[in-house]
Amino acid sequence: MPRSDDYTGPAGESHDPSVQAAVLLVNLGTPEAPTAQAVRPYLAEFLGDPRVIDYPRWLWWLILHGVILRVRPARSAHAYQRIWTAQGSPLRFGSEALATRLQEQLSRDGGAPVRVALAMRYGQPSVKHQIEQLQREGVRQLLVLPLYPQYSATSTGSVIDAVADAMKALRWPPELRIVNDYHADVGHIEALAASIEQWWATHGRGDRLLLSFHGIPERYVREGDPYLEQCQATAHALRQRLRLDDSQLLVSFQSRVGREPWLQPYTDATVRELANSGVKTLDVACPGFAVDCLETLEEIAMQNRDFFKEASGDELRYIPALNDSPGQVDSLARLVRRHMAGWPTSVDAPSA
Ligand SMILES: C=CC1=C(C)c2cc3[nH]c(cc4nc(cc5[nH]c(cc1n2)c(C)c5CCC(=O)O)C(CCC(=O)O)=C4C)c(C)c3C=C
Ligand SMILES: [Fe+2]
Ligand SMILES: [Fe+2]
Repeated sequence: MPRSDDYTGPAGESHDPSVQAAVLLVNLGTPEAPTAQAVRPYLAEFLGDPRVIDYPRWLWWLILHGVILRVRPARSAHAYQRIWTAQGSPLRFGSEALATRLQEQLSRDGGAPVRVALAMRYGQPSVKHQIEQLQREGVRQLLVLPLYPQYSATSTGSVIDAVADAMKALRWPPELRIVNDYHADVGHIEALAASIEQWWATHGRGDRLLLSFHGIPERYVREGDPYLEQCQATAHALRQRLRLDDSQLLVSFQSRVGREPWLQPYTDATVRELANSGVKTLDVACPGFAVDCLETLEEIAMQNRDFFKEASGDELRYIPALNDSPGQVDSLARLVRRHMAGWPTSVDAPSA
């Protein structure tokens, strides 16, 4: 039986040793099972990351292990049970499907050969495991593509830390490039806009379109994190492309944890306010998530749908993430090719 931490690329095919370039997709990670027992180590690793929560280590360790990890795993496991499928966690199988499709696209686009692998920042397969595996397979040029369109130190920054740690352990590290963000990439904006338009063509347009991004503490933005600016830039580009104004396309931030103020307006409060102000049909998209996961399928499509109805809205309709759609695969393949431009390959090497 293949284990999830054995996953290096699509379908476990044997790798061509002449392929020297690889792209490593990195997503957040997800528990191995929707149980408190499996969620606990996942949350311990995630919430123990100083990029995610930057409180003094000893103080945070006491709070995390003394309080949070006693309570939250059971609550989170319950949420995961609502979205778990026969294929497992949506974040995992959605990311694997995207990696498979991206490999297929890069193998037929006429460019230099490139291998696609997938890692998870927390849990398995780890960034370190996958970089070591690619190294064993002879990869000498590595492009890391965190599956976060907007840069935040809490997400992309943390992937960069994990890559740096993995590189430190190698005697002969590969050449390295890391995509910082693709929040305003033309192909990405076009893929998002086309998916929203296609969704409207099937379901009709709601009264408003809400873009809900994952939140982070406000303080991180004050201290220099460009995340808010990049979320706003994505929203601005979508407004222009969809020909909407800022009363028709709104932005909010979800998934707040802890007591500090996070980026506002909060999604749950916004959804309730819109229902109270007479909005009957609300469309919600989450352009910060490359693939569907707990935060979209449970928090938006279930929890916030209930909040909207309780506040006398008729219907909150969640527009799915791009996942492994041709639009996302095509835009990421083009992004990969641009970031890999100029790298020597066995194909470019002089024959003499
Ligand atoms: C407590 C601090 C957190 C910060 C800061 C944070 C930033 C952040 N997260 C994502 C993407 C995802 N987060 C997901 C789940 C999740 N996030 C936090 C906390 C913070 N995130 C927790 C505790 C959890 C786990 C679930 C829970 O207990 O509520 C997920 C989904 C994972 C899945 O398995 O489906 C994603 C994806 C981004 C992009 C981000 C910063 C911009
Ligand atoms: Fe998160
Ligand atoms: Fe959440």
